[in-house]
Amino acid sequence: MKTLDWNTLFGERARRIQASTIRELLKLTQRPGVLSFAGGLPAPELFPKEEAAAKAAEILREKGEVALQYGPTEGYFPLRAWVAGWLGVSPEEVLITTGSQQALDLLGKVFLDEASPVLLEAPSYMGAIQAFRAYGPRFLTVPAGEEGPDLKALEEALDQERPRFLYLIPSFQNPSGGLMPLEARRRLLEMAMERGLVVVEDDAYRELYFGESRLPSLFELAREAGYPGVIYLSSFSKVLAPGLRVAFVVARPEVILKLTQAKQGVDLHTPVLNQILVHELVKEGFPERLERIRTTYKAKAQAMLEALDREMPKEVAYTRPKGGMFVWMTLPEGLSAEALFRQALEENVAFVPGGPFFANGGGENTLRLSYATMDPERIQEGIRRLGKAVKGLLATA
Ligand SMILES: Cc1ncc(COP(=O)(O)O)c(CN[C@@H](CCCC(=O)O)C(=O)O)c1O
Repeated sequence: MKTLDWNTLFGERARRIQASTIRELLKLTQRPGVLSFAGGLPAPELFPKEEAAAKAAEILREKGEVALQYGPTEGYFPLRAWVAGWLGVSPEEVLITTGSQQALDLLGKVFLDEASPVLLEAPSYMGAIQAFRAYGPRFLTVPAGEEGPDLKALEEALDQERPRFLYLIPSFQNPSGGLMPLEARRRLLEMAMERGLVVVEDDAYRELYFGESRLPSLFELAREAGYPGVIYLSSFSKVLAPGLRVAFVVARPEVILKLTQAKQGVDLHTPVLNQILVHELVKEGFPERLERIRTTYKAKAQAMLEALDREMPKEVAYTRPKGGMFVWMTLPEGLSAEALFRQALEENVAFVPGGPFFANGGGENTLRLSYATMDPERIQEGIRRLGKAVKGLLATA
């Protein structure tokens, strides 16, 4: 009987499909005793467990025929209508997706061909790089920092090439924590409008601001300017529960129609029970819930920054986030975050090395720390352990 070599049997696209570093690291960090800053896993103490248990039972009892049956690809209409009301758009401009991660894949499927140029920041969310990479695009990157993308580098890139779309995370960027100031948002939109470019705005962390209020999204600014080219993504993962896998895309009806057609071929629809449950959980008391979440993450961020200020040697630089879930750390040039990862695991602490956040390589001396999951005490202990590993690495440099 002939033996099968699956690598020769997989299609060409399969060769571009690589593992997610975060997902692979999360397996490693399940080891007992490891304090993990790796995954952007929302604080479990914020999950509405009791309320969800009661609501799910009620939904199954009273709407079981709907909740357990196939549903519309566009999504459970009352939830679409709720999202539309929340964002000030019409339900026809809303598609419910199985996480924003699915929306990223659908955008790649719909907009990208082999070698299509697509522009994103360096660093940027590795889940987007992973989703887009499967479609064989050519990544164009512009440096990104605490105030978002370098607009001069962006303008130069746009003068050279016309990307199928720009993928940006203007508020509390993953992994850099960057927050694009209002002026920069306006300037970026002008560049996109002048050129008729599509902008994909991933606003996963829109509600996780530590200041008085959130900045207007690119989507809102574009709508004010009458520009239809911004496709807006956000999710219930960071403000309710990521395990429910419910998120949404907001865009012009023509775009929603095409994304819906693509979604039909992927999963038919997002689980109906989960959509109804999300709708039941957000239709009352959502603003108060968001306030509690902001207070929780602000305290966690504060705990991490206090510990970093105490434990880290001066050679190490790190951001001071104004929201979101991440601190972005830069080791001295020439030091390897992968080497630090191995040393840190010996101290029973984990994080995500920064390399995979750079679509075209680089960032070997960077790393991402998520403060979302652990309580302040374990955050402080984890940073103490990390500080020990950093000093060990510096001593051997
Ligand atoms: C900018 C941005 N866009 C989309 C997502 C995915 O959100 P969904 O849960 O799919 O709605 C995320 C979630 N990122 C987390 C989650 C990944 C966790 C995991 O792979 O288990 C992280 O970077 O750690 C994100 O940061």
